Amino acid sequence: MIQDRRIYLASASPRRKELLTNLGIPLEVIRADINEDPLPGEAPIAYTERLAREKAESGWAHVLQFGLPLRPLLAADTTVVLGDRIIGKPVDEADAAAILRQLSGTEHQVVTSVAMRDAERLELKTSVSHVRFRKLSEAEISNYVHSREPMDKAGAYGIQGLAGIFVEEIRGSFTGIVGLPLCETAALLADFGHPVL
Ligand SMILES: Cc1cn([C@H]2C[C@H](O)[C@@H](COP(=O)(O)OP(=O)(O)OP(=O)(O)O)O2)c(=O)[nH]c1=O
Repeated sequence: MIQDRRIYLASASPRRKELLTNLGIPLEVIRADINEDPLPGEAPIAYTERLAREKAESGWAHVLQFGLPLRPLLAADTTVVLGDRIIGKPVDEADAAAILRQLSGTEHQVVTSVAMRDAERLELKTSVSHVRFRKLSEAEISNYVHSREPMDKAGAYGIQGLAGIFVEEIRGSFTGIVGLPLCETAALLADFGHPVL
């Protein structure tokens, strides 16, 4: 019998799917729809961890509801943090430009939490990276916003795309900034019986 090595990825993010697939992990994408509003006064890391956990629980509820095979499930959440403020995805182009003006010439953090769930337990790991942007001109911000790259991304940028030219320095996990920190993810996968190597 051929063993089914697939896991569930409860995420609509094409970046997460690509990063996991690059590790050679076969996967099935399922839905994880949750409300992403922060709670009043919620701290950024607590917020990101709660969302990753809720995405995993929502995905697991979907598996149970539809009687799908019980395989480990992975979900993640990425948040950009400036000072003590949580910066989510831009709501429109004006918001994207305003966020990029705030990130210009300064350092922010990118927090990504990864949650893994099976029938017995849920485990969570969090990666925090520091990203420093050089000063951006108004023309660059406007042209970047018109590229549409910012629109589905926390902090209104994607380091893996055009915004790579804004980044002077990172300390932390490049893959964590893109949305799935591979070091932490591999540790979770091994813990749940799916070692990468
Ligand atoms: C900072 C940054 C974020 N991002 C992306 C990663 C995430 O996909 C997105 C943050 O939004 P998330 O809410 O973490 O994820 P998502 O809505 O894309 O997908 P799902 O909730 O279904 O898993 O921003 C980049 O691609 N590059 C970057 O440099």
